[in-house]
Order: sequence, then structure tokens, then C-alpha cells
Amino acid sequence: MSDDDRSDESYDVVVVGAGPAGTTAAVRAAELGARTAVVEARRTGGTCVNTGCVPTRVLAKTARFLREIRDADAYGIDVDDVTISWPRTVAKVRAVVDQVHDAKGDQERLRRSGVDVLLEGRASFVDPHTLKLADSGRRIRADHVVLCVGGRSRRLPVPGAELARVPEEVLDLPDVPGRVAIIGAGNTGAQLVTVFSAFGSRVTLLDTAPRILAPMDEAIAEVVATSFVADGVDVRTGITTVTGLERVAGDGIRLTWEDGDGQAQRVDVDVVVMATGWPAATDGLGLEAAGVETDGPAIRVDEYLRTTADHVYAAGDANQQAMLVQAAHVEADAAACNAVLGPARRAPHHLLPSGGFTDPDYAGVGLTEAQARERDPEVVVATVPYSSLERAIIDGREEGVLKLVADRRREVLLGAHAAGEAAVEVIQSVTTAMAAGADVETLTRVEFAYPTYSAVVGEAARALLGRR
Ligand SMILES: Cc1cc2nc3c(=O)[nH]c(=O)nc-3n(C[C@H](O)[C@H](O)[C@H](O)COP(=O)(O)OP(=O)(O)OC[C@H]3O[C@@H](n4cnc5c(N)ncnc54)[C@H](O)[C@@H]3O)c2cc1C
Ligand SMILES: NC(=O)c1ccc[n+]([C@@H]2O[C@H](COP(=O)([O-])OP(=O)(O)OC[C@H]3O[C@@H](n4cnc5c(N)ncnc54)[C@H](O)[C@@H]3O)[C@@H](O)[C@H]2O)c1
Repeated sequence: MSDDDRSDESYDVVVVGAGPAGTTAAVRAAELGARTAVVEARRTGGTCVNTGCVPTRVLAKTARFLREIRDADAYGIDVDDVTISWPRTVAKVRAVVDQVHDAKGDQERLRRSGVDVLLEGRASFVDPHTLKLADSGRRIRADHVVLCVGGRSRRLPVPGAELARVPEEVLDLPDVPGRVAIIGAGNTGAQLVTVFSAFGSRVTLLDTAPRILAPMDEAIAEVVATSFVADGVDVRTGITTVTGLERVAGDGIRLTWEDGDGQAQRVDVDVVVMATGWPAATDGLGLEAAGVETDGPAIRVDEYLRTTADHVYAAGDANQQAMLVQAAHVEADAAACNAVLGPARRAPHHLLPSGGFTDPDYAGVGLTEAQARERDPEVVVATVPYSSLERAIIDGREEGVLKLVADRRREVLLGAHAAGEAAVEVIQSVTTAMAAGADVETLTRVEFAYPTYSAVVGEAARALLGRR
């Protein structure tokens, strides 16, 4: 055996990636008695803490701050000259990211659980059971591997694409752009629209999908889209294709596309952000050496999160099934159990709430109305406007709705969807009820503190039973 072929360490389970999925998988594998290592190319916390949820949430809070300050006059508060100092905003975002990273203490938690944390660069398969770590050059052997490598931003393959930024590069902008185009109206793009719009940029939003936030319930996406338009955002959905980007006079970028009728369109902006998808981060992972196959952007897995190689599992964004932190946790836990004990556990996704911090917020859990009607056209739906909710009136936040979807007997909650102030928290309370198996009748009897946004849940439950 040559030096190059030697494995330094041997583990029962090696987890690749220490984001939400990898950390959960490694801790669970170690708890089950497996000799476990986790390999991380950058720092623990993954996309969520370092470039995704946490910085996005701080930007969303900054946007809300601006909104509240701009509304202050109505409450008798004089505020002159509201301006944003971008470098200080960026510094605050970075400081909070570090604070959350430190508060989570993932490295210590992993080590306390008996996991070897190997911060030695990117891992890649050399053969089905051996991984090489790029920075140290070390090779480690694994009986089982759990791939928790997450995803990466997708740049559209169009001329001039290199002129665009991807979402994780937004904090590197020198200033708030006067004009910005955002391509992609998914969770990431929609949240960036709210941020730039609040910060004073003129925003154009493009998507090939017929509406923004396509996976969300239609009524909810409609509320957010209406609010974007009211804020002056130029929303262009249902476009055929983006045709290219090119430099124009000064530092401008000309973005061209074909609209739904095939007509050429263009806009000149200072910054273009491509938020056009999030394929699994498989580049350079050497999947071929392990016999792990992909399906387009996803690492292919079966119901036990097992890849096409029996000893390799994939959880979190890497398998592209749900791409949420809460999904990453559930899947990683199951994948680690399956790696150590044999494939027996599945990772159900049916009660995964999700949402985003646009203005207003949006969120949902369970089936959308369209999905529920596909299964049974007789499902019952109640939609309650925030304008009937006293807390929303008190706060001047009447924009929004909560929609509950129940089975035709008006007993079982199938889904809940909200757009409006605190929508994510409102949907969380419905999720808790659904997880506890509460039926619609029970929800009508729950007392809600006055005045709360959550009270809209009781209203909607009563509306489902025709008792408003
Ligand atoms: C802008 C944005 C905002 C978001 N906001 C939310 C939100 O509010 N709520 C929510 O639920 N979800 C949100 N998400 C999604 C969420 O971040 C992901 O679903 C979650 O981080 C997935 O966790 P993961 O562990 O699968 O992957 P990741 O968090 O991406 O972690 C993967 C880790 O693997 C490492 N890695 C990759 N390849 C290798 C390799 N070869 N060797 C070693 N290490 C490797 C990476 O460095 C990374 O640390 C957001 C995403 C984005 C982009
Ligand atoms: N708050 C949250 O929970 C949150 C926030 C951000 C991201 N995420 C997750 O991260 C993942 C990635 O999110 P994302 O928004 O970056 O990607 P996405 O895949 O959810 O959305 C990409 C959008 O780009 C559009 N698009 C694709 N190609 C296009 C083209 N050629 N021209 C115009 N539009 C095009 C798509 O129609 C889609 O609407 C998602 O799974 C998302 O759920 C979650």
C-alpha cells in the first residue's frame, strides 16, 4: 500500500457537512454508540446560520425597523431624515451571525457528544468507504457516510451571468443600490424584495413561474404580491426567459428578458441578484467514486434517505426534498438512525411549517387549498381577513388573511396558510394544534389571549364550523 492509499482514521459513521442536518446526524449517530466524525469545509452552522436564515432575518428586522420609523408620525413621533448606513447595517448583520453561531456552540456540543469535528476542508470520496479532506490531505475511512452537504446558489446559464450577484453576496455590496433586479420570486428572492424595497431601492422582480412564492397557497402569495406592487415593486411573473445581462454606461447593468408573449423587455439597474434555485452542493464530492447517483440537482434517496450506495445516506438540502431547517433536523435524525441501526426510519414531512419574512410575513403548514381539492373537491375552507382582528386594527396591520383547510366533515385540519403580521408565529400555533391531533371543534374552544394575532386561528376555526 502506498502512503497515498493509507487511511489515517476509521469511523463507524462519517457525516459530511456541519449545518443543521450534519450537526443533528452526527450527534444522533454518536448517541447511538457509533464512532463518529463530522467534516466541515467552512464553519459549523452551515448555510442557515452563516449566509441564510440568520443574516436574512436580521435584514428583515432592519426593514421592519424602517417601516415602523416611517409610520412613527401617525403616533405623534417626529423622526427626521430616515437614512440607512449600509456599512453599519452589514456590521450589525455580521455581528448577529457571530452571536448566533457562538450561542449555538455546535462545535462544543458535537465534541461533548463524542464526535470528532474535522475542520480540514472539503471532503471527497476516493472510493466507496474512503474520504479525502482537502486542506489536510488526510484520508478517513467510514463504514457509513451521511451526506449533509446542503446546496449552493444557482447562476442562470445566460450571457453576462457573471455580472449578477447571488444572495449570499448581497452583504458584499458597497452600498444600497438605487435600482435592483431580483430574478427568482421564491423564498429567497421574495425576502430580498422586501429588504431592498424598504431600504429605498427601486426593485424589479422577475420569475418564470406564473406567480411569486409558487409553492405557497395561492391566496397567501397574492397578499404578498399585492403588497409588493403597492410598495412600487415592478413584479413580472410568467416571463418566458431571461436572455442576458450586459454592462451599460457607468456602472449600470442592462437585464433583458422575454415576457410571457415572447416580447423582448429590458431594465437598466445597478445590481442584479439571481435567486433562481438551490441545487445540492455535490461539485467535487466525488460521488461517482462511491456509486452515489443524482437526480438533476438532488442526491437521490429512497424513503429511508439511503442513496444508490447502500452505506451512504443523504439528509437536508442535499436531497432537495424540503430545504428547510426543520426538515433538515427530521431527516438527519432518521438518516443517522438508519446508518447505525439499519434502514427502518422514515422522515415524514407533512407537518413541517414554513414561512418567510417579507412585509407582510407569510407562512403555511400542511396541504394548500389546491392540493387538498385535488384529493377531495369537497374540502372546506375558511379565510379570515386580518382586518377583522382587533390586534391587527390596533397595530394598523390589517393587511393579511388566515386560511384554514379542513376535510369535508369539518373535523380534521389539513392545512393552514397565512399572510400578515406575525404569520409565521400564527401558523406555528396551528401546527402545534395539528401535531397534538386537535380537531376543528377543539380549536374553536381554545381561549386566545387578548389582543393577539393568534386569535385569528380561533376565528377561522369558528368560521369553518359556520359559527362566526
Ligand atoms: C437566504 C436563505 C434564507 C433561508 N432562510 C430560512 C429560514 O428562515 N428558515 C428555514 O427553515 N430555512 C431557511 N433557509 C434554508 C436553510 O438554510 C437550509 O434548509 C438549511 O441550512 C439546510 O441545512 P443543511 O445542513 O442541509 O445544509 P447547509 O446548512 O447548507 O450545511 C451544509 C454544510 O456542508 C458543508 N459542506 C458542503 N460540502 C462539503 C464538503 N464536500 N466537505 C465538507 N463540508 C461540506 C458546507 O460548508 C455547509 O456548512 C434559507 C436558505 C437561504 C439560502
Ligand atoms: N424562509 C425560508 O424558509 C427560506 C428562505 C430562503 C430559502 N429557503 C429555501 O431555500 C431553497 C432555495 O430558495 P430559493 O428561493 O433560492 O430557490 P427556489 O428554487 O425556491 O426559487 C427559485 C425561483 O426562481 C425561479 N426561476 C428559476 N429559473 C428562473 C429563470 N430562468 N428566470 C426567472 N426565474 C427563474 C423559480 O421559478 C423560483 O420561483 C428553497 O427550498 C427554499 O424553501 C427557505
